[in-house]
Amino acid sequence: MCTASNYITDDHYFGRNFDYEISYNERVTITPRNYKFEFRKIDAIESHYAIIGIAAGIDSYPLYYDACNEKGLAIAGLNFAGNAVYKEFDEDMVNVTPFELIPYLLGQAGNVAEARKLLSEINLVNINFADELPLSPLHWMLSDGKEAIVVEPLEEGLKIYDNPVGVLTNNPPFDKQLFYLNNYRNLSNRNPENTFGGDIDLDEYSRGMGGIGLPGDLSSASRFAKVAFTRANSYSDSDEASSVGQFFHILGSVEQQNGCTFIDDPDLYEYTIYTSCYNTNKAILYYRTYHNSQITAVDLNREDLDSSELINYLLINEEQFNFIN
Ligand SMILES: C[C@H](CCC(=O)NCCS(=O)(=O)O)[C@H]1CC[C@H]2[C@@H]3CC[C@@H]4C[C@H](O)CC[C@]4(C)[C@H]3C[C@H](O)[C@]12C
Repeated sequence: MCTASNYITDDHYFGRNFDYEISYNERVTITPRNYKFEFRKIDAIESHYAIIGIAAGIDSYPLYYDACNEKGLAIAGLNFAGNAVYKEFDEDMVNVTPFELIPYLLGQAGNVAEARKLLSEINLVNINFADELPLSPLHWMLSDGKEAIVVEPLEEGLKIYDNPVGVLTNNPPFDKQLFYLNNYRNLSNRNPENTFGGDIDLDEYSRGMGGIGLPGDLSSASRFAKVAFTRANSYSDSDEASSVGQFFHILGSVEQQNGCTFIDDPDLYEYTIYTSCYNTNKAILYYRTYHNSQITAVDLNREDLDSSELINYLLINEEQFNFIN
């Protein structure tokens, strides 16, 4: 499972928890403007916006899980098992494979509005990156600080939803997730009045009672409600340190601790392998990993963006203890 969220203070922040039981040697990959993007069914794009993101370390092709471009558009791909439908090649459409979608959109769209235009012509074609890899069933959240959308590949084609809550998890489809949120409309960050009835005297014995009923389990629908509530009530100063810190706390509300979600075959547990946070105005990627609580930062604008070679930084995944004596 995974969770994506945005957060707006003075700048626009976007990122995700990457929850899974195995890792494909994730790394930070920077795609400069003149790296030649090859596509399976459409012409290569020779020059495009520069991109920073987290990608699989299995091939030289930038297999992004989440990324942001120099214009401030960000996107994350999350599992959509059992629901994603990829189609046969369609000669009347722009045929993009699922693993090419992030490069295709971020290379050319400066914001969500421009991405919508590209999406209206895309056929997500059922071509896999490699035989030994799954044709990943995915859906995506895009966000630019003005608006956020969710893209779901369904039987009837690509479905684009406005995303008024700024979060995405996995199943069920997004319209259902939004509907389930109605069940939580009584929740509040303030302690509730006693409206129980029958003149029964009920005590306010604790702080935080306005959130009673908010789920705490790690299922996808529960994480959706939990993170939507946390994000909607988030309060921080607007400087960079406060905003980034708060962003990690929002996604921390739905972190998956190793051991709590058993996956059989292989016998492993799903856990939060990394959390990313993009300041999309500045094109800086901050991340933490399960074994490294320190925040590491990579700044797109500190690289030579006119180059044609990919730049990779392996994720640092060991604790950096800060001894003070
Ligand atoms: C598994 C991940 C989603 C995490 C998640 O949501 N876990 C909940 C599971 S559950 O919902 O609880 O069941 C997804 C997210 C992005 C994916 C990569 C995208 C590029 C590339 C596409 C190729 O086609 C196959 C290999 C490839 C490297 C992909 C591998 C894998 O598929 C990745 C990592």
